[in-house]
Amino acid sequence: HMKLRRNGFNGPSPCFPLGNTTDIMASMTKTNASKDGINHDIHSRVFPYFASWQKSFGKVFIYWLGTEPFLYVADPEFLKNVSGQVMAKGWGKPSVFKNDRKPMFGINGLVMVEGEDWVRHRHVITPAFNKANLKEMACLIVESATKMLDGWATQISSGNPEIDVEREVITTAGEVIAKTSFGISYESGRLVLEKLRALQTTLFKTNRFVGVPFAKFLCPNKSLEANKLGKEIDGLLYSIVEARKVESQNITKNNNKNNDTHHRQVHNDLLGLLLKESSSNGVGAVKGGRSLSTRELVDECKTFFFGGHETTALAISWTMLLLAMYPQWQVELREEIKQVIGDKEVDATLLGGLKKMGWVMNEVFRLYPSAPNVQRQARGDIKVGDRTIPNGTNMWIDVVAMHHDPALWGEDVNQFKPQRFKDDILFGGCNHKMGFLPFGFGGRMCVGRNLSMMEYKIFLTLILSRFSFKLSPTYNHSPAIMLSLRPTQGLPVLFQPL
Ligand code: HEM
Repeated sequence: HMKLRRNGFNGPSPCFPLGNTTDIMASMTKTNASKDGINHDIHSRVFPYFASWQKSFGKVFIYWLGTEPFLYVADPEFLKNVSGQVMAKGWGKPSVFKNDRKPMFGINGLVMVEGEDWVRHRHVITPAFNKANLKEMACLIVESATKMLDGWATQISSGNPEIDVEREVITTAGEVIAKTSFGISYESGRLVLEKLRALQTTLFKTNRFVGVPFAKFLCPNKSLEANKLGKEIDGLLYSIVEARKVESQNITKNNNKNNDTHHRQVHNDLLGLLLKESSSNGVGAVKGGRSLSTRELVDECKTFFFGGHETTALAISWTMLLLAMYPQWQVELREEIKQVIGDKEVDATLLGGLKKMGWVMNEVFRLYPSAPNVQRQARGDIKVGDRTIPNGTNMWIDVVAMHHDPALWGEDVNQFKPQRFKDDILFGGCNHKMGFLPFGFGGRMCVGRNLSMMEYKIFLTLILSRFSFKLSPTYNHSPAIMLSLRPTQGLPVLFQPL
């Protein structure tokens, strides 16, 4: 604590052993669902404690989760200076979150792993998202999304035009990740996804005591439930992995038989690459590295099952909210789809031509970033100018704050204006290159971003080609953080076939 103060980092005074956790909880109970219509100025709603500390301490300060110090960062210039000092493999991920989220991500999945292990995992996984694979994934995405929309059409024609878009899209995106990364049917992945969702609710809906010593004794039922769900998920994943091993042996045996009972599968999909790597003669490992152990394999599967669908589904869902509110953008995008895609089948190459859809996507990522923060932990002292961030300090980068900062974007920061990306597709006119971080930064930037952008464009193209839509009067604007940024009361939308 003193070391941080000596280095000029201020912040709210912590109390032992809760740190600032009580302040955080108190400020959360004060924010009720707003009744003043839909406001995109969401920072003070989703992070009321950070908004209020910013007023006293600025855009860089220290706060405490229990006995763990966190360096809060909402200043892109400061972030640039820090990240310039540390290589991707030199960063840690906060140990307190690793423990807390272990049932969900494991500690060996790509999101959490560090150092040389991270280099090795990233190296194995990156080829799963190469161009050829993305092309095959596109077909599977079109298949799943079309099935979802056929269901919507049936429901609408039976006289019920209201659909909870968030629930529907999350389910379908779950199906997509099951097929594209694991080569399995939705049914085989369904239990994993349901249990992950239950786990997310268990971990993030109740009061949280992350970083508080002996916290698991404060909420013993929650810890028990989380561990139980975590074990069940591990068990399901072991059996998926085993089944896939057997399947690939059978395929090799029956190589010459035409077996059309097998579902379509991406060549060298994620699980295939992981399995190759986990076999004793794994190739492609970093020199001197060992192959992936079964434990690592299961953690990696967990990471992808969860990380691979929810964020993308939320980006699509928030877009549906904004397009429902601003129907002129539905018209613009539909026009563009007509010109770029026309009657052709949607495929990966054509999607690049959807420029306006790209602006809309970025503008939604800006206002409602599905990943609302990025985290790091210092694994050594980091010198920034004449200050030192001591080894072990956690960093919490407040993406929502930067995306809503008028100093970076101008006074219209809280308005939905996709055209700000027209002449500056990467940064939308933000006056700092690290002020727009929907996928994180540096070498640890999201490995699935090309898949997610492709999936986004396919879903929207198919939806906009079949329906126009408006917001249901029952919609309650209540964005909140449950690990990701979610519309916590669902997203009911009224559809009309075109
Ligand atoms: C809209 C969709 C998505 C968003 C907003 C998103 C966001 C992020 C963010 C913010 C990070 C952390 C980056 C950092 O620490 O600097 C991340 C990392 C990661 N994401 Fe995504 N993601 C999305 C889709 C996906 C998909 C579809 C997959 C997999 C199929 C995926 C897998 C991962 C993995 C494995 C990491 C860890 C990368 C590493 O540390 O090397 N994400 N993502």
